[in-house]
Amino acid sequence: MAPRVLISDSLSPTAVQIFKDRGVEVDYQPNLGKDKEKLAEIIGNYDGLAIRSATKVTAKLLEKATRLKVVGRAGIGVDNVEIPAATAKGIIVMNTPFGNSITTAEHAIALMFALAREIPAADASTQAGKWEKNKFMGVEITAKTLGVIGCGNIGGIVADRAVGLKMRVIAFDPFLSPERAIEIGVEKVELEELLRRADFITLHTPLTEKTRNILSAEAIAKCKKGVRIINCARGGLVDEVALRAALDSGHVAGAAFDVFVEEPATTNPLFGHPNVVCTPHLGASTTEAQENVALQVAEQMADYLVKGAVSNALNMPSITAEEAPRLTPFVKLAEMIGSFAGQLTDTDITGIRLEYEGDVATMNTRALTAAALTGVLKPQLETVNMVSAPAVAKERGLGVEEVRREEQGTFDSVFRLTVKTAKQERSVAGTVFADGKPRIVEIKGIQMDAEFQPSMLYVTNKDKPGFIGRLGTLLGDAGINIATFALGRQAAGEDAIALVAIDGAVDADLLDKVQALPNVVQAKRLRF
Ligand SMILES: NC(=O)c1ccc[n+]([C@@H]2O[C@H](COP(=O)([O-])OP(=O)(O)OC[C@H]3O[C@@H](n4cnc5c(N)ncnc54)[C@H](O)[C@@H]3O)[C@@H](O)[C@H]2O)c1
Ligand SMILES: O=C(O)CC[C@@H](O)C(=O)O
Repeated sequence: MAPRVLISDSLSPTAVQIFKDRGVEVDYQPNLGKDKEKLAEIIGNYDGLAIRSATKVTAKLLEKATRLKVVGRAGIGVDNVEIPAATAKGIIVMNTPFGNSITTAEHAIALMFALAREIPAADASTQAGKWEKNKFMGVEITAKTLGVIGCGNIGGIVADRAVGLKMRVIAFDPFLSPERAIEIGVEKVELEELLRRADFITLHTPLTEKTRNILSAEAIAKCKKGVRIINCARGGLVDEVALRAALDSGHVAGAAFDVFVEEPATTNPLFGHPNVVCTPHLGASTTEAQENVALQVAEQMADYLVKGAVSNALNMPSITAEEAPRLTPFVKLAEMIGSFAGQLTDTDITGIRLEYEGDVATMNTRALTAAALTGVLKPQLETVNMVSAPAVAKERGLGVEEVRREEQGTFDSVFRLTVKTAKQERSVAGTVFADGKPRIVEIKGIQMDAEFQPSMLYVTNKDKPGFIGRLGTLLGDAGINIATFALGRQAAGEDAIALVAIDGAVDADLLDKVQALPNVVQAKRLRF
C-alpha cells in the first residue's frame, strides 16, 4: 500500500507533485492546521504530516497519530512540534534547515533599511498627501556597527550582506568558531560588548531557555543610546514590554519585528509606536524560499517513507538514499542481534557494548546503534523504534558504548552486542552474507552458524552425549518439526549451545520439559 501524507498548512504545489511522482498518496488541506479537532480526527489515516508553522504538533495530537512515521517541517523552526513526544512515539521530525535562510536574511536587511530610513512611515505619510520632507531624517548604515546575536546560517548570511554594505559586524554566538568568524568577516565578541558597541542589533538564535529574553530590560539598558533592534528569528528573544518602554523613553531609536511572543499577533506592546516596523512573520515568504522548502520537505519525507533514507531529522541519525541499500541489511542484523540479546536477558540491563568490526565499522554506526538498541528494548517496550530507542536507553540510564575496529577477521564484517547486567555479560555477534541475510556467528564467545528464523529455541547445556537425541525426541513427540539445528561448544564436555529453528511454537509446558532434560542449563523461546 502506498504511504499517505497529509499537508495541513499552505505549501507550494511543488510538494504535492513531488509526493505523487515518488509514489506517495497526498492529501492537501492547507487550512487544516488551524482546526485542531478536525486534524485530530483524521491524523490516524496518515504515515506523514507536512507542515509550516500553523499546525501545532502536540503530544495530544500525536496520541491519535497511530500510523504516523514522519513529521516534515517546511522551514527551520520546529517550536510548533513537541519533539520529545514524537520521539517517544518513534516519529521522525525533520526540517529544511537551509531552504529559507537567504530569504530570511534578506528580510532582516530589508527591515534594517526600513528602520534606518523610516520607509513605512514615510510611505504612509506620502500616500496620505502630506509630503513631510523634513519629518523623516534617516541615518546611514555605512560604517555603522551591526551586532549579530546568533551567527549560524541566517546570522552568517546577514553578516555577509552587512559587510558588503560596508558595515562593521560584531557577533555574539558561543558556538561560533574563531575560524568561521574570520571567514565571514565578523569580530566575535561577548554579549556585553555587543550591547555596548552596536548601532543596530539583529537576532538570529533559536528560542531556548538560554535565549528567551536575551534582550531583557537589563540588556536593553546596556545598549548604546539610539540603538535600532531587528528580530526576524523568534518572538520571546526580546522582552517586548521592556522594549516598548525603551522606545518611549528614546533610549532605543527604532525596532523592526517579524516575530512576536504571541502569534498571530493582533495586539502587541510594540504596536502603534511611530518608530516600530512590523511584518506578520514574513521572514520566509518569498516565492523562491517557499519553492525550496516545499521541494525539500517533500523529497525528504518521500525518501524516508519509500526508501528509508533519513535526512535533516532532529531526532534520528541521517541515512542517505545512497547508503540506504548497503546499510539496510546491517540495520536488520543489528536489530535482530539486539533482539536476540534482549530476549535472553531477564534481569535489569546496566550497560550495552556495541562492537563494529571490519567493513561495518566504516558504515553509519549511529543508525546501526539505534537499530540494535531497538532490538534490545523491544522485548520490554513494544512501541520502541529506531527514533525513540537511543532516547529511551538514555532515559533508563543504560550506558551505551560503541567500539569500531576496521581490521577484518574471519568475516568482512562482524557486529557484536554485549548486554551487561548485575550478574553477567552476554554477547551475541552476527554478520551479513553475500545473499544479504543476517546470520548469527557467535554467542557468548562460542562460534555458531545460524540464520534467524521466526521461531527459535535457545538451549545452553553441558556438552554430554545423548542431549541432542533427547531434545529431538521431545520436540518430535510434541509434534514440532525442526527446521534447522545449529550447535556450538567451548570444548568437548564443556558449555554448549543449541539454536533450533522450529516450525510452530514451543508452549510453556514443553519449555519446562526442555529445561528439565539432563545437562540443560537454560532454555528460552525466541521470536524474530
Ligand atoms: N522569520 C522567519 O520567518 C524565520 C525564517 C527562518 C528561520 N527563522 C528563525 O531564525 C533563527 C535562526 O535560524 P538559523 O537557520 O540561522 O539557525 P542556526 O541553527 O543555523 O543558527 C542559530 C545560531 O544561534 C546560535 N545560538 C544558540 N544559542 C545561542 C545563545 N544562547 N546565544 C547566542 N547564540 C546562540 C547557534 O550557535 C547558532 O549559530 C531560528 O530561530 C529560526 O527559527 C525565522
Ligand atoms: O513557514 C513560515 O512562513 C515561517 C518559517 C520560519 O519561521 C522558519 O522557522 O523556517
